[in-house]
Amino acid sequence: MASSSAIQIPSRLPLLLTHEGVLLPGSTMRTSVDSPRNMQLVRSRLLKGTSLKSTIIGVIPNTSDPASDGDDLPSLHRIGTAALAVQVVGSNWPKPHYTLLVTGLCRFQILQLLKEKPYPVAEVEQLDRLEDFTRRPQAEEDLGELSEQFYKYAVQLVEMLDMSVPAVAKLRRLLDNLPREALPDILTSIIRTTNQEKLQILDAVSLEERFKMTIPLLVRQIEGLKLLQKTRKPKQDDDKRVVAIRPIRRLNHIPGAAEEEEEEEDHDDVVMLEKKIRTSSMSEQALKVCLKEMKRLKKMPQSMPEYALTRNYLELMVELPWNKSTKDRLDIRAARILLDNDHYAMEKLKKRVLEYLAVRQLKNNLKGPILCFVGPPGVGKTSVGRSIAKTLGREFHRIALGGVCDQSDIRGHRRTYVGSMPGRIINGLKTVGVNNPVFLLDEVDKLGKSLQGDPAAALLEVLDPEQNHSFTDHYLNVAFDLSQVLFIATANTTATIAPALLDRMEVIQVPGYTQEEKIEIAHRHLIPKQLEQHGLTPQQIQIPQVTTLDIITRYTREAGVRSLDRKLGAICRAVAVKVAEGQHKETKSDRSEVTEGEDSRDHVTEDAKTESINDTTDLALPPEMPILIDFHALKDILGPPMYEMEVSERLSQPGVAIGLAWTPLGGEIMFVEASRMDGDGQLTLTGQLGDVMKESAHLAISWLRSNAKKYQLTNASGSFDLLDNTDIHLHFPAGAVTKDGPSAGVTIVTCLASLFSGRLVRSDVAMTGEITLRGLVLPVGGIKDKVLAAHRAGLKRIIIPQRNEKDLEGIAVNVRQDLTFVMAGCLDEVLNAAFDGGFSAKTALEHLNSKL
Ligand SMILES: Nc1ncnc2c1ncn2[C@@H]1O[C@H](COP(=O)(O)OP(=O)(O)OP(=O)(O)O)[C@@H](O)[C@H]1O
Repeated sequence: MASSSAIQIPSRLPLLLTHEGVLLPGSTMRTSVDSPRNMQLVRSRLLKGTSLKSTIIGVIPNTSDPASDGDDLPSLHRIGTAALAVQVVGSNWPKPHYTLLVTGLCRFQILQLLKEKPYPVAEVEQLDRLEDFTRRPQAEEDLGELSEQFYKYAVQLVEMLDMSVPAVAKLRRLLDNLPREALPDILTSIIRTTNQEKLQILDAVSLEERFKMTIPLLVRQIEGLKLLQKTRKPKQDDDKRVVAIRPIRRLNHIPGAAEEEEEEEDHDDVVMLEKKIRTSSMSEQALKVCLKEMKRLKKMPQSMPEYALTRNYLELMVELPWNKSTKDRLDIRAARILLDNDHYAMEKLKKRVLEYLAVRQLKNNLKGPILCFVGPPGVGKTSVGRSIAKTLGREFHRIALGGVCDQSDIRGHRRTYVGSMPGRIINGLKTVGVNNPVFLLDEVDKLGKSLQGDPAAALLEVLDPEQNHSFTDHYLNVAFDLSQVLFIATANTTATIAPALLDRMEVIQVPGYTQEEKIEIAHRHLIPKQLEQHGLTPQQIQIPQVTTLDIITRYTREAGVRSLDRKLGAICRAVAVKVAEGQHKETKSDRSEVTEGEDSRDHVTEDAKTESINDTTDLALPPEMPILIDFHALKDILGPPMYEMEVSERLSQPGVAIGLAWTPLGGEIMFVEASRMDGDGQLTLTGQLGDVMKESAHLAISWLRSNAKKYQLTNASGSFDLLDNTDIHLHFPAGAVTKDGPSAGVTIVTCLASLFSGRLVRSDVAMTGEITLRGLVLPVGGIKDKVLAAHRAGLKRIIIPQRNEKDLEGIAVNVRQDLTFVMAGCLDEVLNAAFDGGFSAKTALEHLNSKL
């Protein structure tokens, strides 16, 4: 062991607060870390990737009640032990935690706490330097005597141990070679002592004091051994060591010393574990591996780092549902009812899901393509997955794949790694406890790639029915049969899903909702759910449909209903406060009724059926009067509207047109702005455009320049060469969002036509379509989502490419009824539909004349 005098610790140490015993310099302790504070410290200071960093940490005994481990830092013990973490083992059982093996280096005292979060860091002073006591000549003699006495007892204790002669000789050698000043700490942590006694030794900064305090502990241990030797009959040779130590500790009767019992308990646990392994229904291969590991475990001393690792492994193997499954309930009629009850609209998706289940029912197995629901956030993809599990009577487990960029997240770490754990699939199986759950692989489009491998490749094995009956997680290292698991995937877009993965799935598009559908979903599902979650009843709150529409149009802008749900939640919270306050007031007024004999409800007028929340008098309402959420209440709770209808305001100048864009979050309307200035024919494009979009802008300008005469378009100096002495700037808000694709072509042409003609584009029109240099309009994708976005924004006329006409069929009739569609085959038709009264040389001249 290094002498503590040779160690130099940093002046700032991260602090690990431990309830599990007291670490003394020179000794090693295993401690379990599960509080958020300590977990954070381990992750950021000790683990970097999968390797252990040799960082010195400060271990402080936490004497506060473990149950009170909250956010606030407990008062810190002033003295601690600087330590090195020798091993970190991660486990998820029974909850996520790390087991640390730490070796104490030297004492330190806390001078000042520098920060508390996410884990405490303190400025410290190193204690335990050799010079601290050798520089005290007057004490040297006493110390020499004390240390001699201490040494004598230590030798006596070692020789009394019932061990073989070479083992005793080895221990003696160790005693002789260790620096004397290290002995009190080391022996205190070996012999039977309570935590309180260890804490006193830790606090004994002076060596003299430490020797003085440890000698009685040694004597006590020696006496205990003597007593034992008198009473004990020798047993078989190989039991010697265990027998020698265990009864001694019991005889000592030291209160609070639980370690020995723990050791015994542990032994019993291992026996139980072996029994469980033998009786479990695991595969033959797994059983063989487990029995081999069990054999190793039994031979390992508990203090060995591998012990915890092997035990965790075996516990997981026993827990896994090798053969446990739920019985399927494949009843299509019930499935239809359940899907309809849980979800409004989504007809296409529900139909496909029912077909899928019907085929499974007829074939009597659930093998088949993996369904992948693709659509904007909040349209109920996850929720349909949950309903499928419910209809089948299966367990449901969601595996979030967003941001996962490490293969081992799917397939686990090899057990040789520090902190190794099984992957998410095996973890999920352990959580649900059956081998045939519905696994929802959420956000497969957001899987990443990194140096740690491609998780999509690992998923391929999981999803392939030919391979997944023998899926091998690196941590388990034996095959597990995943063929009974029903996998469903969700994604916002297919564009970023690895092609090989996409090939294994059947994509079902889930489009965004219309306003009417959202209102229905809100009133049938979201509001009742929110009321229940907030302990409210329909007698206490009333949200009319106009209010829901207001929330949809002015407080949210989304394809799904997640924000709407959140806003409804905010309303329910605000109402819950009012109702609770009202009840409080009522009980108060009830009390005053008794005392004063006056009925406070008399003050409420007879015809006051409902009241707005912003009206303070509503607090006096009887409970049966629902709080009405009207526009004013909405403003009170949610603040001023976030999205006002700004369309006409933004189109009040020439050079602005509305395009329709598709994003993974659904369709969106997009304002394209253009301005011109004196210059030398430069085109500036801003708004983070991709190459294809930039090319569309060049195409649009070229087409307009070549048709300038036809439409009587001139630049500021009256020339038909639009770029002559003129620069053009095109901007696509929002500037921070990357955009690409050819579908903005028609919008750019319209925007520039407006700029050069000086005419305003109709404020109710939005458009989408790719253009060619010859002025043709080519079809584009995402029509349904784009149309819904235009409808949400209150626009009335939509210009789409002629060849996209077929895509309109999938759009709800009520949406189509609200809109006028213009099918454009060429740019002539686009411009004619985008400007009031059409767009031609004649209209251009008329416009000019009207201005003169
Ligand atoms: N058609 C619907 N009927 C009833 N509730 C719905 C419907 N669509 C969505 N919801 C509700 O909206 C909420 C959000 O849905 P969910 O989490 O399933 O969305 P998602 O499409 O999976 O989103 P993400 O892509 O972000 O995971 C849920 O509470 C769900 O019950």
